[in-house]
Amino acid sequence: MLNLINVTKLYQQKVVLNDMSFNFKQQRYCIVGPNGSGKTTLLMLAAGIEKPDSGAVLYDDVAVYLDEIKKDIGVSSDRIVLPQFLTGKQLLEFHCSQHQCPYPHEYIEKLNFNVQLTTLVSALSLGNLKKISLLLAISHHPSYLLLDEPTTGLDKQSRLWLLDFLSEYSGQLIVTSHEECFVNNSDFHQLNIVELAEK
Ligand SMILES: Nc1ncnc2c1ncn2[C@@H]1O[C@H](COP(=O)(O)OP(=O)(O)OP(=O)(O)O)[C@@H](O)[C@H]1O
Repeated sequence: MLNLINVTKLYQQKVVLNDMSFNFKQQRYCIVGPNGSGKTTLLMLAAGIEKPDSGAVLYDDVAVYLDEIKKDIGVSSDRIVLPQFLTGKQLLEFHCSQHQCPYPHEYIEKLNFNVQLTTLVSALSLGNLKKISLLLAISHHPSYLLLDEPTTGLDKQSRLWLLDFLSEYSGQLIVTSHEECFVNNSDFHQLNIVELAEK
């Protein structure tokens, strides 16, 4: 499970997270807070994509930067820029070879992404960019799934499938969202809310 210990993160002298300690002991969390409060930043630190200025990011007492942890994390965020010169299919094939996992035919079908597979990432619509980002996060069935605003931009059918999928997900799930279904905990049992304050 994720554990943040005295984590501080600054961008150009501005403190975004200040000496934050939080042990994510439960299976499911939703991080909420006003725009700019640091939700995406927290997720980037949890994924080991960005480094804190001080403090530690651990999973079951192991630092997030170690390969054994990194390969067991799935992350989706609009802040992560995907290679523009590849198609979704090429990205997924590369991802699956790196993680030694099967090609995610079923998830592609459920997210209705088949016809977009041969489109370059640079030419994908925002909703379809979200889909390829989610496919990359879930394909290898990571123990830790970190999703930044996962439903934003998805069409109705894909959104419903994703919510269903996430409500059954067996690994640790940490999402950021402004969506009622997460925030009000209506569709998710035992979804714990972590609230970040306005900066
Ligand atoms: N690379 C960066 N350089 C400078 N400032 C940054 C950078 N990334 C984030 N910030 C700043 O850090 C603060 C927190 O941003 P973050 O994206 O984590 O907030 P958020 O809670 O996810 O916001 P939102 O709800 O709008 O998505 C904001 O003030 C943002 O402008």
